[in-house]
Amino acid sequence: MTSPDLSSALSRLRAAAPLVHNITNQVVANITANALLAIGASPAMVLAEEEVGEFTPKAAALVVNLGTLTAPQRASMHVATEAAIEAGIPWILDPVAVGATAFRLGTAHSLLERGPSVIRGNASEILALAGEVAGGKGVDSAHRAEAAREAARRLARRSGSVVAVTGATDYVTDGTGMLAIANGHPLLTRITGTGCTATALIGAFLGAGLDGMAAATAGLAVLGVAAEEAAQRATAPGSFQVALLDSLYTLGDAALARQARVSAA
Ligand SMILES: Nc1ncnc2c1ncn2[C@@H]1O[C@H](COP(=O)(O)OP(=O)(O)O)[C@@H](O)[C@H]1O
Ligand SMILES: Cc1ncsc1CCOP(=O)(O)O
Ligand SMILES: [Mg+2]
Repeated sequence: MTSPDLSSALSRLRAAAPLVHNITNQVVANITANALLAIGASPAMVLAEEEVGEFTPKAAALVVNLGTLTAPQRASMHVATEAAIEAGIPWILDPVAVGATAFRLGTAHSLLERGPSVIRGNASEILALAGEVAGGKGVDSAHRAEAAREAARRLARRSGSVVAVTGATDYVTDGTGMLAIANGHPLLTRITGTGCTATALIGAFLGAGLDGMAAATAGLAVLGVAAEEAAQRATAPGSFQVALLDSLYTLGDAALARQARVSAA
């Protein structure tokens, strides 16, 4: 499959400055909001069932993340995703630790019925969501991305969503074609919330009008290239987290095109 044209993806996102509605977990809310601001989007974390139906239609994209799921949050997710469908707003699902409990798996399956544009998870999460393996190690993956490639393809075919599975190399599929994104740095696994940030960045590109394959590829390439740049200035997690935000802010179209390693897989 041919790679989407990412040559103006970042400038397009920055021109649109999309409002991204996040129903996300309490661990990563801050870093996710900062990453979205750094890249040029406008984040809002709006959670209450009483208001999400009113708020989602104001946004350009919706991010739904199961990280610290509660019953009230699940109700909000159902209202928000219904509102997104009604208003024609793209939305993305991050099935954090979906294999860990029946509550998460049941919630994820009910959300899948509402047709996310993109699903982004680590390898264990994609395997669990596809019904092929029980789970990961809490929120972390117990599998390499390559082990979930075919499960991702089957899940994409079944759900109609683009599926992105992340790891040392990321894979993105629409159920037929498959792209590999070979950017990133191991330090991404030593700070919390980088998977959630990947999901939110894809959400921002959806909000800027990119289709599912292009948004997923752009979001993952941007995070991977930014991480590579950050790792040149910072060699341990604390300073890396700060450097990563700086790199998301300074990265431009030309550097992305030069450094992104996207290929058919
Ligand atoms: N070993 C690795 N080397 C380089 N990049 C990695 C590695 N593992 C994960 N990444 C990157 O870290 C980000 C988060 O992915 P991942 O760890 O799979 O998600 P999660 O945090 O949801 O478990 C992605 O951008 C991915 O490409
Ligand atoms: C540690 C933790 N616990 C519940 S959600 C969460 C953050 C997970 O973030 P990511 O999936 O990006 O690693
Ligand atoms: Mg995750």
